[in-house]
This record gives sequence, structure tokens and C-alpha cells, in this order.
Amino acid sequence: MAVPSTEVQQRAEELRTTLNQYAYEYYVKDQPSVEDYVYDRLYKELVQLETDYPQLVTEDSPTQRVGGIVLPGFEKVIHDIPLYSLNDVFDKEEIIAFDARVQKALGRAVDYVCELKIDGLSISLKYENGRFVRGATRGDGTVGENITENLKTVKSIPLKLKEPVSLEVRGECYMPKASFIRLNQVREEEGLEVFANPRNAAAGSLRQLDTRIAASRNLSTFLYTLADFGPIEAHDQFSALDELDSLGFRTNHERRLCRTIDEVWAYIEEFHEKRSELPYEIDGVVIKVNDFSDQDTLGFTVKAPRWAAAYKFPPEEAET
Ligand SMILES: NC(=O)c1cc2c(N)ncc(C(N)=O)c2s1
Repeated sequence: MAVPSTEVQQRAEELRTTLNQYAYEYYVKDQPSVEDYVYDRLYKELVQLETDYPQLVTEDSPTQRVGGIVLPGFEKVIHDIPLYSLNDVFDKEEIIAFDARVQKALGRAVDYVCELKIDGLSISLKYENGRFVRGATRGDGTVGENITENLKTVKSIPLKLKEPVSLEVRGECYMPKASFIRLNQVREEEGLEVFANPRNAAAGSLRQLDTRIAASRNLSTFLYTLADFGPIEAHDQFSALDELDSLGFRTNHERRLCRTIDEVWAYIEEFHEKRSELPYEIDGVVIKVNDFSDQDTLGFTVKAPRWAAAYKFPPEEAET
């Protein structure tokens, strides 16, 4: 095999760094800084270098996002830190009762963080020394499926963090509404069964053993939980979300710190209104006590945290 010169190695490294930065701006920040043709030209140059010198390929190279292996099956994953489920609430009275229980248990009023409840597939991402090493489905909260190879093709999931830290984060993998509509059009044209909704389309895409299929489905993510903090210092949910941003993860920026339950309800009404305009599907709002020490004091019931509630929107009126 031909050995690449130092200049070629440096050029490959420079292309990887530049392309990964462009992809971060496009897929994580939704703020591309260059036109697609600029990205495509540099990408083609890197593909040519990696073809001429396969030893130049690194696991965080943008060329690894296209998938290409067919897995024999999905291994089971035991979640060291179980993924909890949420208590659902359906009206304002239940939210007031939730707040009353929290205040009674803590003896004072607390700040809440409201976050949109994304209608996708819960995932857990594990990093060692900054490298993405394992991605898994929620499963039953304790045992999930190893879908690392498929998640490596999801462009908003960093393959290498900005810091060489070891941690675990949780979030949602979803299919944007526009991608869902386009996918179903193609499936209809090909006489294939269409997906009922974006959540099923995302789940179906991540359950494919051929990773090229997941790579083609334009999946995205919103991360919202630091499970294993590693060296990250965060004392509350609102700042933990900023930490996720600074590590290079995609988070949902509609989040809001609410000082009172009235502000929580105002947020719920605002996003019940805005729901149909969002480019992704949501099925409600997740309300969390902001301070982590308060969360620890409140703890969990058998299945769900006492410090959170999932307000569920009424089912959307069928399109008339
Ligand atoms: N089951 C769960 O714990 C959660 C599920 C979800 C979801 N589908 N979307 C957003 C959040 C969030 N921002 O916390 C959570 S938390």
C-alpha cells in the first residue's frame, strides 16, 4: 500500500477538521457557514485521499457517516444508569397538584425547566475520552439494543467531543416532519408501506441492520439529560443543557426557566399553539424541578421521578 507523504497526511487532517466543523454548523447549530458546493468539493477531495491511502481513514472522518456495514443483529445493552419514565399529566389542575406536592416535600417554592417533549426514540450515548463508543435504545429502561453503528450515521451526533471527557447523555432521535413527508412519498412511489408517523419512521430507520438505510433517513437529535456527568460540573438542569451545547451536542433551544406554575402553564399554552409550525413533532412538555439537589431530595417512585411531569397535549384534531 502506498505511504502518504507528510503533506498528504496534513491535508487529510485539515480536510477532516474543516468538514467536521462545517457539518457541526449545519447539523447541530442549524447555521451553515458555507454553501453546500463548498462542502461537497472538500468532501470529494477527502474521499479521493482516503481511497488512495486507506490508512488515512479515522473513525471521526466525515466519510464514516454514510454507513455501509450490515449487522447480523443488535446486541443487548444493560444501562448502568436506568432510563426513567415520566408521570403523565393532562390538565392545569394536575400541574398545580404536582407543584403543590413538590413545594410540600421541599418546604418552599422552586424553579422549573420546561422542555418540549420530542416525539422520537429515546437514546443513550456513551463517550470515552471524548470518543462516541456506544449508542443504545431505551428498551425497557434497563436493557436496550446496541444501535451504535446506526447512530454513527446521524449527523448531529458528535463522533468526537470538543473535550476528551468520558460521560453518558440521553436524548431523543427523531425524523423532521419534512423528511417524513418526503420518505413516505418515495415509499408510496415504490409501492412500499408508508410510515404512520415520524416516530415510527425514526424507530424503523434505527432498527435497520444495513447502516446505509439509517444514513439515508436524515435523522436528527435533541439531547436533554446528562446521565453520567463524568468531569462535568452542573448543579441544575438549565445549566446542564448549556453544558450539552458546549460539548457539541444538539439541544432544543425552546427550553425555558419558569419561576412559577403560571409561567409553566403559559409555556404549555404557547407551544400548544405553536406545535403545528414546529419542524419536528412534539407530544407535550416536560416539566422538571431545575435544581439537582432538589431533584435528589425528591427522588423517584417505583417507575418515575417525583421531580418531573410530562404534560401531554390532547391528540391533534385530525386534519380536516
Ligand atoms: N421518558 C423521559 O424521561 C423523557 C422523554 C422525553 C422526550 N420525549 N422529549 C424530551 C424530554 C426532555 N427534554 O426531558 C424527555 S424526558
